[in-house]
Amino acid sequence: MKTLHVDIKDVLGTVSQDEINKLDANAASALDKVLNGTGAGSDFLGWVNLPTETTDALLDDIVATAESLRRDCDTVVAIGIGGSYLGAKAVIEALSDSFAAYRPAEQGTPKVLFAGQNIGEDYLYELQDYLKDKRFGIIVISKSGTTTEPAIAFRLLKEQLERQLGLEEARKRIVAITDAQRGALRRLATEEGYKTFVIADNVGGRYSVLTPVGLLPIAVAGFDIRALIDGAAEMEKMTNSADASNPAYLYAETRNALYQAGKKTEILVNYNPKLHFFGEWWKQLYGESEGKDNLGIFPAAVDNSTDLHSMGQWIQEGERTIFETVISVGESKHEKLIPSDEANLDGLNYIAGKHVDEVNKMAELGTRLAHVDGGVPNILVTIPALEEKYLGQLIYFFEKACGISGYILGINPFNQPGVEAYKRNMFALLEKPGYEKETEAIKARI
Ligand SMILES: O=P(O)(O)OC[C@H]1O[C@H](O)[C@H](O)[C@@H](O)[C@@H]1O
Repeated sequence: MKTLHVDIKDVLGTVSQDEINKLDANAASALDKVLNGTGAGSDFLGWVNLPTETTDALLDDIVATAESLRRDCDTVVAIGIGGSYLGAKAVIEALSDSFAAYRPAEQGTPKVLFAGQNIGEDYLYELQDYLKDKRFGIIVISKSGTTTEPAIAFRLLKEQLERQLGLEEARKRIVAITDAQRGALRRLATEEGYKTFVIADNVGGRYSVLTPVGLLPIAVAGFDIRALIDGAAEMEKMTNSADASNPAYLYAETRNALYQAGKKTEILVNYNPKLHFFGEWWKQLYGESEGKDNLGIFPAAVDNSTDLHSMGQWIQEGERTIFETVISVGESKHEKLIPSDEANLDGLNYIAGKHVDEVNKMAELGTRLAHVDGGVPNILVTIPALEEKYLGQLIYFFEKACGISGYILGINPFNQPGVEAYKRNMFALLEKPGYEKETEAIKARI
């Protein structure tokens, strides 16, 4: 069966199999905590059985809602930040034509744009200017329903849509995805009568891509969410045993052995530009899950071979505190052969007739070998192709491994207390009602 595969042989020059196996008991107990809810943060394990428990009725509802947005809109803006943004962005980028943004809109396939993931005044001005003459719709996503960045973007775009379409029509083109009961967005959606989907209490934002949070924008972009869920469900079943046949267990255990051996930074490496945002999604998943109690591998990402010409020097010869996890994609979607040229002035005839991807694969292999020789251990994660099913596998694989890895590390992988610090200061500086004391204190500091 074609499926995701993990290979750790290129770490064994840094940590031995015995050293990895020393973590077996710890890793088995970590997996048990994920599967049986016996660890810290166990009220956030709703994602564990999510793929196999996703009902046809929910998928039908998401597909029908997507179809209605696809019919009525030439542009759909997905508003959200963090876990309410990165999963959809990652999957849509991975599956889309690289130049889709520059092609004229096709009837029935709206452009999916994103907002609320920054507070850029120019970004929002330019987005609104672009939307002036568009038939647009909005998917507004916030688990808490109170996050400032998406709330600002939604206030602006909601007002614009109502101005362009009238109140009644605008309401039909807005879908809200939020908590079942709590939060300002839920109140607003109820008041306005928007179509809504619920983010379950027990699924944290960074684990929510396989809920309506990710699935609705992905379906609006025209991709097969059932295949995505099917792939994730396959991986759910493949990641339950406490041994190296479980790829999530193997990856989690190996990266912790590397961390203990002084490898404090993990670089997620791709050789396909469509995976750039997958790296961004992965960085939130691992960064928010593990970076606490003064512990945690720092998650970084590079896009190769592009970054071999910028970051390659550091990776090859800089401080030896890094390891890499390479995502290798088996097959390209399209064929492109390198032409032969009679004059051969560029000296490229030695690769004439080869697929571009064959050259890319040699860049990948050559780099892996060079980095291993340079003291950078490599974990290799292979997927057969950039298709919905394998992306579903990859997403679930990293989620499961993240839960296991966090428990091996000894932290709660499902909270993110540190994210509140900047919010408190921002609210104090903006003099938000209720923050009077903090405002006074922060003003005395600046
Ligand atoms: O979905 P929301 O509640 O708006 O949250 C969006 C994001 O921002 C928060 O501050 C958290 O750090 C993230 O884990 C979350 O994904």
